[in-house]
Amino acid sequence: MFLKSPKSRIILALDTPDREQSLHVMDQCRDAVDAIKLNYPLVLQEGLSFIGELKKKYDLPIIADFKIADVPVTNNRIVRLAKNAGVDAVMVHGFIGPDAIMEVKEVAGDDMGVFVVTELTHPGGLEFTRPHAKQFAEMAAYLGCYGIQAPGTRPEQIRVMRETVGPDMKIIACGIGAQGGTLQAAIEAGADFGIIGRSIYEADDPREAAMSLARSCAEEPDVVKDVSVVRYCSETESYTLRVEPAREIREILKRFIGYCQSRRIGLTLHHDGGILLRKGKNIIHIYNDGRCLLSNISSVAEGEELARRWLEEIRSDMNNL
Ligand SMILES: O=C(O)c1cc(=O)[nH]c(=O)n1[C@@H]1O[C@H](COP(=O)(O)O)[C@@H](O)[C@H]1O
Repeated sequence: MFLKSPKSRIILALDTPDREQSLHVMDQCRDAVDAIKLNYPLVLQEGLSFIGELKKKYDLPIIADFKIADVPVTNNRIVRLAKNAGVDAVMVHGFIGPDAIMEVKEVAGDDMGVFVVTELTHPGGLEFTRPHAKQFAEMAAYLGCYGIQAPGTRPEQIRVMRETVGPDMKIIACGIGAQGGTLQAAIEAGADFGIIGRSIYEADDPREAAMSLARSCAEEPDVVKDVSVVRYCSETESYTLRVEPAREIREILKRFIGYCQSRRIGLTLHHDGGILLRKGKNIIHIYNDGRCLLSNISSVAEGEELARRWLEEIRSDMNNL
Protein backbone atom coordinates (compact mmCIF):
# COMPACT_ATOMS: atom_id res chain seq x y z
CA MET A 1 0.00 0.00 0.00
CA PHE A 2 1.58 3.27 1.00
CA LEU A 3 5.12 2.17 1.94
CA LYS A 4 6.85 1.33 -1.33
CA SER A 5 9.80 -1.05 -1.71
CA PRO A 6 12.45 0.18 0.65
CA LYS A 7 15.31 2.27 -0.67
CA SER A 8 16.99 3.29 2.55
CA ARG A 9 14.85 1.28 5.03
CA ILE A 10 14.66 4.48 7.08
CA ILE A 11 11.55 6.16 8.40
CA LEU A 12 12.75 9.52 9.65
CA ALA A 13 11.31 10.41 13.07
CA LEU A 14 11.06 14.13 12.41
CA ASP A 15 10.99 15.14 16.06
CA THR A 16 12.56 18.51 15.36
CA PRO A 17 11.23 21.37 17.48
CA ASP A 18 9.63 23.57 14.86
CA ARG A 19 8.84 24.19 11.20
CA GLU A 20 12.09 25.91 10.35
CA GLN A 21 14.34 23.16 11.74
CA SER A 22 12.12 20.45 10.24
CA LEU A 23 12.39 21.93 6.77
CA HIS A 24 16.14 22.38 7.21
CA VAL A 25 16.51 18.63 7.94
CA MET A 26 14.04 17.56 5.26
CA ASP A 27 15.73 19.66 2.56
CA GLN A 28 18.82 17.54 3.14
CA CYS A 29 17.22 14.15 3.74
CA ARG A 30 14.31 14.10 1.29
CA ASP A 31 15.87 11.48 -0.99
CA ALA A 32 17.78 9.64 1.74
CA VAL A 33 14.75 8.29 3.64
CA ASP A 34 11.64 6.27 2.72
CA ALA A 35 9.01 7.99 4.90
CA ILE A 36 8.50 10.57 7.63
CA LYS A 37 7.05 9.87 11.06
CA LEU A 38 5.57 12.82 12.91
CA ASN A 39 5.00 12.83 16.63
CA TYR A 40 2.87 14.99 18.91
CA PRO A 41 5.38 17.70 19.88
CA LEU A 42 5.95 18.94 16.31
CA VAL A 43 2.27 18.69 15.31
CA LEU A 44 1.15 20.44 18.51
CA GLN A 45 3.73 23.14 17.85
CA GLU A 46 3.01 23.70 14.15
CA GLY A 47 -0.54 22.49 13.71
CA LEU A 48 -2.07 19.86 11.45
CA SER A 49 -1.62 22.05 8.39
CA PHE A 50 2.12 21.44 8.60
CA ILE A 51 1.47 17.81 7.58
CA GLY A 52 0.04 18.95 4.24
CA GLU A 53 2.95 21.31 3.75
CA LEU A 54 5.49 18.51 4.30
CA LYS A 55 3.63 16.20 1.96
CA LYS A 56 3.41 18.74 -0.79
CA LYS A 57 7.02 19.79 -0.52
CA TYR A 58 8.68 16.37 -0.16
CA ASP A 59 6.15 13.87 -1.53
CA LEU A 60 7.03 11.21 1.06
CA PRO A 61 4.60 8.97 2.95
CA ILE A 62 3.74 10.40 6.37
CA ILE A 63 3.02 8.31 9.46
CA ALA A 64 1.24 10.14 12.27
CA ASP A 65 2.57 8.70 15.48
CA PHE A 66 -0.37 9.80 17.60
CA LYS A 67 -0.28 6.45 19.45
CA ILE A 68 -4.04 6.51 19.52
CA ALA A 69 -5.25 5.02 22.79
CA ASP A 70 -8.82 6.02 23.49
CA VAL A 71 -12.40 4.78 23.25
CA PRO A 72 -13.70 4.17 19.70
CA VAL A 73 -15.65 7.44 19.37
CA THR A 74 -12.60 9.55 20.19
CA ASN A 75 -10.29 7.43 18.03
CA ASN A 76 -12.70 8.00 15.17
CA ARG A 77 -12.33 11.78 15.50
CA ILE A 78 -8.55 11.66 15.78
CA VAL A 79 -8.17 9.50 12.65
CA ARG A 80 -10.60 11.68 10.69
CA LEU A 81 -8.53 14.77 11.51
CA ALA A 82 -5.31 12.97 10.60
CA LYS A 83 -6.79 11.73 7.33
CA ASN A 84 -8.03 15.15 6.35
CA ALA A 85 -4.59 16.54 7.09
CA GLY A 86 -3.06 14.19 4.52
CA VAL A 87 -1.57 11.51 6.76
CA ASP A 88 -0.83 8.13 5.10
CA ALA A 89 -0.79 5.98 8.23
CA VAL A 90 -1.48 6.22 11.93
CA MET A 91 -0.08 4.44 14.94
CA VAL A 92 -2.39 3.01 17.53
CA HIS A 93 -1.72 1.29 20.85
CA GLY A 94 -2.44 -2.44 20.98
CA PHE A 95 -3.83 -2.35 24.51
CA ILE A 96 -7.02 -0.52 23.46
CA GLY A 97 -8.38 -3.80 22.12
CA PRO A 98 -9.99 -5.01 18.89
CA ASP A 99 -13.15 -2.87 18.86
CA ALA A 100 -11.21 0.37 19.28
CA ILE A 101 -8.65 -0.69 16.66
CA MET A 102 -11.43 -1.65 14.24
CA GLU A 103 -12.85 1.85 14.61
CA VAL A 104 -9.48 3.25 13.59
CA LYS A 105 -9.32 0.83 10.64
CA GLU A 106 -12.83 1.75 9.48
CA VAL A 107 -12.02 5.44 9.29
CA ALA A 108 -8.59 4.75 7.79
CA GLY A 109 -10.21 2.75 5.00
CA ASP A 110 -8.08 1.41 2.18
CA ASP A 111 -5.98 4.52 1.62
CA MET A 112 -4.45 4.77 5.07
CA GLY A 113 -2.29 2.26 6.94
CA VAL A 114 -2.73 1.33 10.60
CA PHE A 115 0.30 0.33 12.68
CA VAL A 116 -0.26 -1.31 16.04
CA VAL A 117 2.29 -0.52 18.77
CA THR A 118 3.35 -3.77 20.43
CA GLU A 119 6.18 -2.95 22.83
CA LEU A 120 7.78 0.32 23.87
CA THR A 121 11.55 0.60 23.65
CA HIS A 122 12.29 2.18 27.03
CA PRO A 123 12.99 -0.03 30.08
CA GLY A 124 9.44 0.45 31.37
CA GLY A 125 8.21 -1.07 28.11
CA LEU A 126 9.32 -4.45 29.45
CA GLU A 127 7.03 -4.11 32.47
CA PHE A 128 3.65 -3.68 30.86
CA THR A 129 3.84 -3.86 27.07
CA ARG A 130 6.23 -6.85 26.70
CA PRO A 131 3.95 -9.35 28.48
CA HIS A 132 1.19 -8.62 25.94
CA ALA A 133 3.24 -7.81 22.84
CA LYS A 134 2.64 -11.15 21.14
CA GLN A 135 -1.12 -10.86 21.71
CA PHE A 136 -1.09 -7.33 20.28
CA ALA A 137 0.74 -8.60 17.20
CA GLU A 138 -1.63 -11.55 16.77
CA MET A 139 -4.60 -9.22 17.07
CA ALA A 140 -3.10 -6.79 14.53
CA ALA A 141 -2.61 -9.65 12.07
CA TYR A 142 -6.10 -11.02 12.69
CA LEU A 143 -7.69 -7.60 12.16
CA GLY A 144 -5.75 -7.13 8.91
CA CYS A 145 -3.75 -4.10 10.04
CA TYR A 146 -1.05 -2.84 7.71
CA GLY A 147 1.76 -3.34 10.19
CA ILE A 148 3.10 -3.31 13.70
CA GLN A 149 5.74 -1.38 15.62
CA ALA A 150 8.42 -3.42 17.39
CA PRO A 151 11.40 -2.47 19.59
CA GLY A 152 14.58 -1.93 17.57
CA THR A 153 16.41 -2.01 20.88
CA ARG A 154 15.55 -5.73 21.19
CA PRO A 155 16.12 -7.56 17.90
CA GLU A 156 15.28 -10.92 19.49
CA GLN A 157 11.77 -9.56 20.10
CA ILE A 158 11.50 -8.37 16.48
CA ARG A 159 12.20 -11.99 15.51
CA VAL A 160 9.31 -13.16 17.71
CA MET A 161 7.06 -10.50 16.18
CA ARG A 162 8.01 -11.56 12.64
CA GLU A 163 7.23 -15.19 13.42
CA THR A 164 3.93 -14.07 14.91
CA VAL A 165 2.65 -11.90 12.07
CA GLY A 166 4.16 -13.83 9.14
CA PRO A 167 6.10 -12.53 6.15
CA ASP A 168 3.66 -10.00 4.69
CA MET A 169 2.82 -7.51 7.43
CA LYS A 170 5.14 -4.53 7.74
CA ILE A 171 7.23 -4.25 10.89
CA ILE A 172 8.65 -0.84 11.75
CA ALA A 173 11.26 -0.76 14.51
CA CYS A 174 12.07 2.27 16.63
CA GLY A 175 14.87 2.86 19.12
CA ILE A 176 17.60 2.74 16.48
CA GLY A 177 20.70 4.88 17.00
CA ALA A 178 20.21 7.20 19.99
CA GLN A 179 18.47 4.48 22.03
CA GLY A 180 21.06 1.84 21.21
CA GLY A 181 19.48 -0.37 18.50
CA THR A 182 21.13 -0.79 15.09
CA LEU A 183 19.37 -0.68 11.76
CA GLN A 184 21.20 -3.74 10.49
CA ALA A 185 20.24 -5.89 13.50
CA ALA A 186 16.60 -4.77 13.28
CA ILE A 187 16.39 -5.56 9.56
CA GLU A 188 18.15 -8.91 9.97
CA ALA A 189 15.72 -9.80 12.73
CA GLY A 190 12.78 -9.21 10.40
CA ALA A 191 11.88 -5.50 10.48
CA ASP A 192 11.10 -3.82 7.16
CA PHE A 193 12.04 -0.31 8.26
CA GLY A 194 13.85 1.36 11.12
CA ILE A 195 12.41 4.52 12.68
CA ILE A 196 15.34 6.86 13.31
CA GLY A 197 15.26 10.34 14.79
CA ARG A 198 18.08 11.97 16.74
CA SER A 199 20.91 10.06 15.02
CA ILE A 200 19.87 11.82 11.84
CA TYR A 201 18.37 15.19 12.70
CA GLU A 202 20.96 15.99 15.40
CA ALA A 203 23.91 14.99 13.20
CA ASP A 204 26.18 17.70 11.79
CA ASP A 205 25.32 16.38 8.35
CA PRO A 206 21.85 14.76 8.52
CA ARG A 207 21.94 13.65 4.90
CA GLU A 208 25.27 11.85 5.30
CA ALA A 209 24.05 10.32 8.59
CA ALA A 210 20.98 8.90 6.84
CA MET A 211 23.00 7.67 3.85
CA SER A 212 25.54 5.96 6.05
CA LEU A 213 22.79 4.28 8.09
CA ALA A 214 21.21 3.08 4.85
CA ARG A 215 24.58 1.75 3.65
CA SER A 216 25.00 -0.17 6.92
CA CYS A 217 22.30 -2.59 5.89
CA ALA A 218 22.51 -2.34 2.13
CA GLU A 219 25.25 -4.94 1.74
CA GLU A 220 23.99 -8.29 0.58
CA PRO A 221 23.44 -10.22 3.79
CA ASP A 222 25.54 -13.32 4.22
CA VAL A 223 23.57 -16.32 3.02
CA VAL A 224 24.73 -18.53 5.88
CA LYS A 225 23.93 -17.74 9.48
CA ASP A 226 25.41 -20.79 11.14
CA VAL A 227 27.01 -24.14 10.35
CA SER A 228 27.34 -26.83 13.00
CA VAL A 229 28.43 -30.46 13.08
CA VAL A 230 25.67 -33.02 13.65
CA ARG A 231 27.71 -36.22 13.14
CA TYR A 232 31.17 -37.44 12.24
CA CYS A 233 31.52 -40.91 10.78
CA SER A 234 35.05 -42.23 11.41
CA GLU A 235 34.63 -45.11 8.95
CA THR A 236 33.91 -42.88 5.97
CA GLU A 237 35.71 -39.91 7.55
CA SER A 238 32.82 -37.69 6.64
CA TYR A 239 30.68 -35.12 8.41
CA THR A 240 27.00 -34.34 8.45
CA LEU A 241 26.49 -30.61 8.97
CA ARG A 242 23.46 -28.56 9.89
CA VAL A 243 23.24 -25.26 8.00
CA GLU A 244 21.10 -22.43 9.19
CA PRO A 245 20.63 -20.01 6.29
CA ALA A 246 20.05 -16.29 6.85
CA ARG A 247 16.39 -15.34 7.25
CA GLU A 248 15.99 -13.94 3.73
CA ILE A 249 17.50 -17.10 2.28
CA ARG A 250 15.14 -19.30 4.24
CA GLU A 251 12.24 -17.54 2.56
CA ILE A 252 13.92 -18.11 -0.82
CA LEU A 253 14.54 -21.77 0.05
CA LYS A 254 10.87 -22.28 0.82
CA ARG A 255 10.07 -21.03 -2.68
CA PHE A 256 12.87 -23.21 -4.04
CA ILE A 257 11.33 -26.32 -2.45
CA GLY A 258 8.02 -25.53 -4.16
CA TYR A 259 9.86 -24.99 -7.45
CA CYS A 260 11.70 -28.34 -7.19
CA GLN A 261 8.54 -30.17 -6.24
CA SER A 262 6.55 -28.72 -9.13
CA ARG A 263 9.27 -29.86 -11.57
CA ARG A 264 10.05 -33.14 -9.88
CA ILE A 265 13.62 -32.14 -9.10
CA GLY A 266 15.22 -34.15 -6.28
CA LEU A 267 13.33 -36.46 -4.00
CA THR A 268 10.26 -35.10 -2.25
CA LEU A 269 10.04 -36.42 1.30
CA HIS A 270 6.79 -37.06 3.13
CA HIS A 271 4.64 -34.11 4.35
CA ASP A 272 6.87 -31.86 6.46
CA GLY A 273 10.13 -33.57 5.50
CA GLY A 274 11.20 -31.17 2.73
CA ILE A 275 13.26 -32.24 -0.23
CA LEU A 276 16.43 -34.25 -0.85
CA LEU A 277 18.94 -33.22 -3.54
CA ARG A 278 22.16 -34.79 -4.75
CA LYS A 279 25.06 -32.47 -5.57
CA GLY A 280 28.09 -34.49 -6.69
CA LYS A 281 28.99 -36.79 -3.83
CA ASN A 282 27.01 -34.72 -1.35
CA ILE A 283 23.41 -35.04 -0.26
CA ILE A 284 21.52 -31.87 0.67
CA HIS A 285 18.35 -32.17 2.69
CA ILE A 286 16.30 -28.94 2.75
CA TYR A 287 13.65 -28.97 5.44
CA ASN A 288 10.36 -27.20 4.90
CA ASP A 289 11.36 -24.36 7.25
CA GLY A 290 14.46 -23.64 5.11
CA ARG A 291 17.07 -25.26 7.35
CA CYS A 292 19.43 -27.71 5.63
CA LEU A 293 21.47 -30.79 6.38
CA LEU A 294 24.59 -31.53 4.31
CA SER A 295 25.85 -35.13 4.26
CA ASN A 296 29.04 -36.80 3.13
CA ILE A 297 31.22 -33.75 3.65
CA SER A 298 34.93 -34.27 4.17
CA SER A 299 35.62 -31.22 6.35
CA VAL A 300 33.69 -28.44 8.07
CA ALA A 301 35.45 -25.88 5.87
CA GLU A 302 34.39 -27.76 2.75
CA GLY A 303 30.80 -27.87 4.04
CA GLU A 304 30.77 -24.14 4.77
CA GLU A 305 32.14 -23.39 1.32
CA LEU A 306 29.62 -25.71 -0.36
CA ALA A 307 26.71 -24.23 1.62
CA ARG A 308 27.72 -20.66 0.80
CA ARG A 309 28.24 -21.26 -2.92
CA TRP A 310 25.10 -23.30 -3.30
CA LEU A 311 22.88 -20.85 -1.38
CA GLU A 312 24.27 -17.92 -3.37
CA GLU A 313 23.42 -19.79 -6.57
CA ILE A 314 19.88 -20.40 -5.36
CA ARG A 315 19.46 -16.78 -4.30
CA SER A 316 20.48 -15.50 -7.69
CA ASP A 317 18.53 -18.16 -9.66
CA MET A 318 15.34 -17.62 -7.68
CA ASN A 319 15.66 -13.84 -7.93
CA ASN A 320 15.97 -14.19 -11.70
CA LEU A 321 12.97 -16.46 -12.12
O1 LIG B 1 6.04 4.48 18.27
C1 LIG B 1 7.18 4.95 18.17
O2 LIG B 1 7.54 5.45 17.13
C2 LIG B 1 8.08 4.75 19.30
C3 LIG B 1 7.84 3.64 20.09
C4 LIG B 1 8.79 3.25 21.02
O3 LIG B 1 8.64 2.24 21.70
N1 LIG B 1 9.92 3.98 21.15
C5 LIG B 1 10.16 5.11 20.41
O4 LIG B 1 11.23 5.71 20.57
N2 LIG B 1 9.21 5.53 19.53
C6 LIG B 1 9.38 6.80 18.79
O5 LIG B 1 10.44 6.65 17.85
C7 LIG B 1 11.20 7.87 17.77
C8 LIG B 1 12.59 7.56 18.21
O6 LIG B 1 13.40 8.68 18.10
P1 LIG B 1 14.99 8.59 18.36
O7 LIG B 1 15.20 7.88 19.65
O8 LIG B 1 15.42 10.02 18.41
O9 LIG B 1 15.56 7.84 17.20
C9 LIG B 1 10.47 8.87 18.65
O10 LIG B 1 9.55 9.58 17.82
C10 LIG B 1 9.73 8.02 19.64
O11 LIG B 1 8.56 8.64 20.11
